[in-house]
This record gives sequence, structure tokens and C-alpha cells, in this order.
Amino acid sequence: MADIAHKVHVALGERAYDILIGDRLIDEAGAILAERFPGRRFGIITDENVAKAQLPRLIASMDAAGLGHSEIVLPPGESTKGWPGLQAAVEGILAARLERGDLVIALGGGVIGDLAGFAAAIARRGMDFVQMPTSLLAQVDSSVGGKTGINSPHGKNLIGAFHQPRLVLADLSTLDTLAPRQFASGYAEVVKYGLIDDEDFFFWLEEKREEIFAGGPARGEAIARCCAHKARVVIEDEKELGVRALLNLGHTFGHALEKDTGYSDRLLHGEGVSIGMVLAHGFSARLGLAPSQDAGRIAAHLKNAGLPTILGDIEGGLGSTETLMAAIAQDKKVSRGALTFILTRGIGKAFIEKGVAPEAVSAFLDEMRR
Ligand SMILES: NC(=O)c1ccc[n+]([C@@H]2O[C@H](COP(=O)([O-])OP(=O)(O)OC[C@H]3O[C@@H](n4cnc5c(N)ncnc54)[C@H](O)[C@@H]3O)[C@@H](O)[C@H]2O)c1
Ligand SMILES: O=C(O)C(=O)C[C@@H](O)[C@H](O)[C@H](O)COP(=O)(O)O
Ligand SMILES: [Zn+2]
Repeated sequence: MADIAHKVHVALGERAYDILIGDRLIDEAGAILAERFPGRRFGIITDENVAKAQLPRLIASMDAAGLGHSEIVLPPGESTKGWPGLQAAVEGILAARLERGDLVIALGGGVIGDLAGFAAAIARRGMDFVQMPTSLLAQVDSSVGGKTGINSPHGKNLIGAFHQPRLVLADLSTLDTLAPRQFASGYAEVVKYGLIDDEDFFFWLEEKREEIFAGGPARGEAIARCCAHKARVVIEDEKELGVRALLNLGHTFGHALEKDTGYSDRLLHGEGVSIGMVLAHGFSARLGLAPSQDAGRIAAHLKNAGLPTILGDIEGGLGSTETLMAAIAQDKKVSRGALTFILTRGIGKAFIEKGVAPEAVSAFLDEMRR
């Protein structure tokens, strides 16, 4: 029997859903889906790595529950989260003759979650979907909150829709097959929650980091605390009209770096966020807003977790500062041409700053490249 260790409810009225977190949940997924979505068929969208490591378990549990299903298996990696990947996902849903009342299952990391969620949002003008996150990043962040979409050559996540899942099933045992670099990448988003507004969580992470990486009980607790944090923010501001932008800490820089490195394995999303969070704290210190020792303490923690923390850590070099600034100018938080950044007064004290001077950002980036 599956062990549902944590349950977080995302109270969004008619779009409300549960996040179930536990060990070996995937082996019970068929029974859970049959109970919650009787009489439906399912289109499982996944990538080749997850298909090898986890899909057989999901299929076995769905077969045991007598559920009808089809599989759409895409290439792994960030480059799949673009127009051709979206076309493959949507056409796969249609080819499988899934009806509007059937469900899409996103089995995988954040790439599959964002892509399959967006495909579900637009196929047959909108289908329900279930998130089954299998990377740490997806379990603590991308499977929750309904941001779905794909990347554009113009910038990260520029095409998409808010489309909430009907259920999130996070099986801790799936993380056993995740590559260490990918686990570290997801850990950057874990740290993010502490840095936003929960210094106690950051200090707890400083104590528990090794246990979390080793797979001890702190891992499930960390994942549940992140989901509870994100659920609180999403309930308050589902469409990012205000406070939800705090979840973007480190992302304005990070997304520009991801674009600059071609959405490739040169820089994973969490790695960009790691460098971006250190830059956001460094920039805040430069503006006299935050103590500079906080940036050092954060960088040390991320570095000990195996993450890059400075621009020089990105192999293969970067484009010019002008190119990075052009990517930053495409950020979705830009309003009437003015830049918005998530800045900070220190660990756990992030805030939204509108109208940040591009010259100040550009000068800071120039300095950080030296
Ligand atoms: N929608 C949101 O709110 C949100 C939040 C954060 C990040 N994101 C997006 O998420 C994406 C990054 O997600 P990610 O870090 O999970 O990357 P990913 O989806 O590429 O997964 C990481 C890698 O690990 C593999 N993998 C995943 N689970 C596995 C498992 N259990 N066993 C073996 N291999 C496994 C995948 O095949 C892939 O190669 C980015 O596109 C980012 O923009 C979205
Ligand atoms: O859920 C959110 O809101 C976030 O900002 C979470 C981020 O970790 C995530 O990377 C998100 O996809 C970024 O959103 P975007 O609106 O900047 O594309
Ligand atoms: Zn992110």
C-alpha cells in the first residue's frame, strides 16, 4: 500500500486540487486515478529517460486498476519545451483519440510538466491533466501552480497558459533514479523558498542539506514544506498580479542565462536560478539594500550543494552584456517598458521592485563578468 506521507490542498475554488506526496505512490496511481476520475481514459506524456526509469511502474498500476491509457514519449531535455515538442504532444493526444473529458498525465520533470500541461490546455480547447512529477524540481515547484508553456527563441516560457492540474502525485521513490546533477538543480528552487520569506527554512536547510541529498526523512519534509509554501502563494495570487512574482527570485537573471546558453545542458534551469539568486542578492547589496555577507552565505550553501554560483561557472562562456540585457527586456514582469526585479533586504526578505534602471543592471552584469 502506498504511503501518503503529506497532503497539501491547493484551495482554488472550482480549480482546487490535492498534492499527494509519499513513497511508492506511483504504484498506487492506478487505484487513486480510478477512484478520482472514474470512466476516464488517460494520455501519458513523458520523456525517454522517464519512460525507461518509471513508466513501466505507472503502466502496471494503471493496468491493475483497469484504466485505458496511451503513451506519448518525447526526447529529454529543455529543447523539447518548444514549438516542435508542443506539436508532438498535441498531435499525440489527438492521434490517441483522447476525448475532451479524458485526462493528460504529465509524467516527468518540469519540461514535461510545463509542456504536457500546455498541450492539455489547448487540445480540444482544454482537457484536464494530472501532474506526476519525477524530478526534485518538479516535485517542489513546477507541478504546482498551473504555469504551463514553452520557450521561444525570444525568451524563456514566453508562450503558455495558466492551467491548473486536477491532482499532483509526487512519488519520492522516483527520485532514486534521478541523476545527481538534476537533483542539485532542483535543490536551487528548494533554497529559493527560504530566501523569499522564510529564513528559518533556509537555516534548517543549512543543517539538513546532506540528509536531503542522501534521501533521509528530511527530503520528504523539505518537499512538503516547499509545496505548502507555493500553494499559499498561488492561492493568494493565482495569475501573478502581485505577490506570486516573488517565486521569480533569481529568475530574471537565470532565464536570460538559459536563453543565452540555448536552453541546453550547458545550464539547467535550477543552475540558472542558483546563479540568478546570488546575482539578485549581490545586486541588492550593491544598491545598499542588503548585507553583502548574506550573498556570500547563500553562495556557499549553493556551492556546497554542487551548484554553480557565478557567471564564470558557466562553461563555454556567455554572449555580450547587451545580449543578456535584450533577454532581460523580454521578461514577462516588464511593465510599460520598465524592468521589475525581485530584490532583497537579506535572507528571507525578498521584495518586488518595479522600475529598476537598466543601466544599473547592465553595469552590475559587466562587473560580474570580470
Ligand atoms: N511551471 C512552473 O511553475 C515551473 C517551475 C520551475 C521550473 N519550471 C520549468 O521546469 C523545467 C525544468 O524541470 P526539471 O529540472 O525537472 O528538468 P527536466 O524535466 O528536463 O528533467 C530533468 C532530467 O531528468 C530526467 N528525469 C526526470 N525525472 C527522472 C527520474 N525520476 N529518473 C530518471 N531521470 C529523470 C529527465 O529526463 C531530464 O533529462 C524548466 O523548463 C523550467 O522552466 C517550471
Ligand atoms: O510558479 C511561479 O510563479 C514561478 O515563478 C516558479 C518558477 O520557479 C518557475 O521557473 C516559473 O516557470 C517561472 O515563471 P515565469 O513566469 O517567469 O516564466
Ligand atoms: Zn524556476
